[in-house]
Amino acid sequence: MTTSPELPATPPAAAVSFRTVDLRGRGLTLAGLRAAVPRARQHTMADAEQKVLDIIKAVREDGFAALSDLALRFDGVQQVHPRVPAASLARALAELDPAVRSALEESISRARRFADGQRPRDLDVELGDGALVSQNWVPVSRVGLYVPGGLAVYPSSVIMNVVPALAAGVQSIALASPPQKDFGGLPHPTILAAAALLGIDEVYAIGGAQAIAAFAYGVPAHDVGPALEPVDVVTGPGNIFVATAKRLVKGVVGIDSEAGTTEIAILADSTAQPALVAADLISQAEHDPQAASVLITDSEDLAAAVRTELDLQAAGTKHSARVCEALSGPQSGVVLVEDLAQGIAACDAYAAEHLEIMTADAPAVAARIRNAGAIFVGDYSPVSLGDYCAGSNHVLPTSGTAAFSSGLNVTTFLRAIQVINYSRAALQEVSGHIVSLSGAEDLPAHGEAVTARFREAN
Ligand SMILES: NC(=O)c1ccc[n+]([C@@H]2O[C@H](COP(=O)([O-])OP(=O)(O)OC[C@H]3O[C@@H](n4cnc5c(N)ncnc54)[C@H](O)[C@@H]3O)[C@@H](O)[C@H]2O)c1
Ligand SMILES: N[C@H](CO)Cc1c[nH]c[nH+]1
Ligand SMILES: [Zn+2]
Repeated sequence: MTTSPELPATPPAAAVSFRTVDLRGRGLTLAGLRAAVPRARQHTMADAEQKVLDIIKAVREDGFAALSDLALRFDGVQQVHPRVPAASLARALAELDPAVRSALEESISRARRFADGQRPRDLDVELGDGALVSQNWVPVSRVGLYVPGGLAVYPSSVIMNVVPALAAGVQSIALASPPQKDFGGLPHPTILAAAALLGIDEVYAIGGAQAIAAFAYGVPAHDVGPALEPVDVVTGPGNIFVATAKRLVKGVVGIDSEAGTTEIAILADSTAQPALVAADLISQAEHDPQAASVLITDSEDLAAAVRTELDLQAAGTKHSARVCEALSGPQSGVVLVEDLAQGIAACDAYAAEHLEIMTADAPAVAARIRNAGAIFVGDYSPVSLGDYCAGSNHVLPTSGTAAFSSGLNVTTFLRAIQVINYSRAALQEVSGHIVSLSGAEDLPAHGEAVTARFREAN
């Protein structure tokens, strides 16, 4: 049996209506640029938040019973307990298409080499005789990894989540992905096979916001089966419901970033090839009708040629309907800028999940970008390379959060614990300063805790 993802094509759609935002001559400040660049409608996000709050409440109050109701409602699956049996993982790996297995292995090998290189070093600094301060990177104990599986299924996201968690040294790893009606209520077999290939055996058939809630709060044991123990960190990509749930549980658990609905921005000048620009915009629009594809350019000629290509290519692609919907939404369009400098400012204001640079001297332009989840430089580094096989991670911040958060990496699963180890003499050397500062803050007991150590009896 072949177990590569096979989902139905969506029906052909209407033409693309790719909007234009003209920034030329407007002298916009950073706030003005942020308001002007294409974004998803606010009310869509507010609606999702209300739904997700209800889902989190249901999972916390009703545990496995709520998960079973939600699986029926959103995934059309009747479910007793969501834990995937070990035999199903082993069977999926045994039946995996050899070409897909070989591609997964190559992707794992590149991701592993990059993740191993990301591990930060521990640090010891002696600030005086006997005054030792260290920093030790320690993995979190247990993580919950989400792998999407709604409109498409994402075995590649198993790799992107699991490889850095293993490289960080996490001991307990649980993975969840939506139950699939066509596969007996289990996650897609290629997802199970990828998990088995990486040695992950705690896998749940749970999708959407309910999976994030189950990881964050745990699910108590019930007569249908054993407990799902809560985790310390939840990571992974997903649609608007998954990303909203991660934002809402942040603080109860750590998260990687809001790795929500896919975005691509392309900064291009007149040297770019319109057919490649359009192909890349379409490749990411394919994920979701709410996906964002944005072209930022100072060339009206390029913008016009890309529009022609979008109409042509979007009509002929397998998932034409959702591609056209994504390209025609308020979150997508072409941004016309005066010059490269304003283009770079617009890219930083947008803070794309993926930013492609297709300009003359692309590496020099890339070096000037401050805000992006990941940057793809030149004609031979398309986002699809990063999605599957570059070695970099494809779980990346969306909705402008790349201005302050990073893509999934080894440090997502680590804490830097600082260790303080002073001798008696080293403490005595700074005791006067501690007393002075504790007095300045009107917290004298802090100073007394130090002077107590140097009284006669001690
Ligand atoms: N930023 C990143 O790093 C990154 C990486 C890969 C994919 N993605 C994004 O992940 C998403 C994958 O989406 P998907 O839908 O294919 O899979 P998904 O697993 O994210 O979502 C499917 C689940 O959504 C829930 N759901 C569906 N409709 C709902 C509703 N009306 N109300 C509440 N819950 C509902 C269901 O529980 C279902 O199981 C896409 O948006 C894609 O762009 C992002
Ligand atoms: N482009 C997605 C990140 O937004 C990752 C992905 C996985 N498979 C295909 N694409
Ligand atoms: Zn993609």
